[in-house]
Amino acid sequence: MKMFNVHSVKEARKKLTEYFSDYKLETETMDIVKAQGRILADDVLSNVNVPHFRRSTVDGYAVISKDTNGASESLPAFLNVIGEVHMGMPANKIISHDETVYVPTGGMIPDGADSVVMVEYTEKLDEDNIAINRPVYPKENMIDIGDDIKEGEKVLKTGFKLRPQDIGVLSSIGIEKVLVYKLPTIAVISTGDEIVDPSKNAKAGQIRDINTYTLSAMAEEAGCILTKKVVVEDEFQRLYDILKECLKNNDIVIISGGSSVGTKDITGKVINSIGEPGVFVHGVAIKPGKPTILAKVKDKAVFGLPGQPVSAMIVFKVFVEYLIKYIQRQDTKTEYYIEAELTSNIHSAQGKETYQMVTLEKEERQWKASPVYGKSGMITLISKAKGFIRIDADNEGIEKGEKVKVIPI
Ligand SMILES: Nc1nc2c(c(=O)[nH]1)N[C@H]1C(S)=C(S)[C@@H](COP(=O)(O)OP(=O)(O)OC[C@H]3O[C@@H](n4cnc5c(N)ncnc54)[C@H](O)[C@@H]3O)O[C@H]1N2
Ligand code: MOO
Repeated sequence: MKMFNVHSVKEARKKLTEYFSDYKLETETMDIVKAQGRILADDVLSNVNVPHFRRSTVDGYAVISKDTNGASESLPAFLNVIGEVHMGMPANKIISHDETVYVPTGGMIPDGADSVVMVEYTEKLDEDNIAINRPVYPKENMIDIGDDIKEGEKVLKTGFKLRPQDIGVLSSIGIEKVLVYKLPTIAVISTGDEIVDPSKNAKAGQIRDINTYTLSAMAEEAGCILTKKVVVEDEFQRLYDILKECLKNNDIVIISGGSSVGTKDITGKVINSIGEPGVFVHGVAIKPGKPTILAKVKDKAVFGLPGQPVSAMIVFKVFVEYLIKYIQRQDTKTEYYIEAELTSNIHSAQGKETYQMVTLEKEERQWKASPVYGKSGMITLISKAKGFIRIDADNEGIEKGEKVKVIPI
């Protein structure tokens, strides 16, 4: 029996981006103090140089570097001290040949000087004269105008996730507010007559809800606002009503369970009955996670994730997180991983991109990755893991001792 028209992960992601290429997530202007972790909805250009005056990076004497050529303890260069620069004040002296001015760290370097000698390498002879016992090269111990940021430079790009250091870049160029994407809104629905609330006693045949909890947590970790988290019975009208309501005020709706081909697997039918274009992928060559649904209803994204808890989490990572990044113009290509050596052979599912959970342990200087075994219906399979290894669909497996990329989860 042919179940689905299965797509590769690559094809399915391509379709996803095609269907949502024109998705317009709302934006908002935000104080930079609050913008940590938010995604820029516009490029940021600097209209100033940072620094906008030449600054010393040490406490010392601003000099013309040539005047220190060949200076040593036995043969110092003697310079005439013509003044002192104060923090926060312009340097109002101009240095000429054999002259110097004291400058504190961060102070403005006077015109004429091209470098600074650290105070440790000088000796005060009297109020007006110092000896320098080490040469400096041009621009030594200083930051030039625009060395940090140049006027007109694009400092941060659309789609960039703001970290504390980026907030510092914004403050340094006098930007107090930035345009960011509003946090995508997401609703998590889980279907199943057998699912009971964790507070309840699960009778024979029943199980406590896992998926609305794991998927809600993943949605929040991915920078979304969770608007609803609900379990519904495997009943067409109930799912229809809830999905319809969720589509009104969410960018993304997730339905876990009911995506396979059992008699009660109604997710695809419900999605298609609500609106066009409906389901555009049903079945992906991925393990775990084959019975995955990607859909669009009017302009909103609907994902049908497998009911098995591990499968649902993996499919969230591979497709939902991907779309969340994509609609915010975030980088979807860079992936952080830990390089590790595999401690035993692993086999992959023929023709499917396989996600193998692993633990990580450091032995001497080498990370070792060991497979965690279990079924996709067992939540500890992923809870015991530190990460996963992705094995391409055309690869039959990986041998013990091979170097692998472990993607943290
Ligand atoms: N004849 C076939 N049967 C199945 C196939 C197949 O290809 N042919 N695929 C299997 C795979 S793989 C998966 S994954 C599941 C996916 O099934 P559904 O997406 O339709 O999900 P359900 O049947 O509703 O649930 C599967 C499993 O997960 C449990 N579940 C559901 N929701 C929750 C929740 N909120 N918390 C914890 N556990 C949950 C549910 O009780 C089921 O045990 O289909 C296979 N079958
Ligand atoms: O694909 Mo199912 O998701 O193997 O457990």
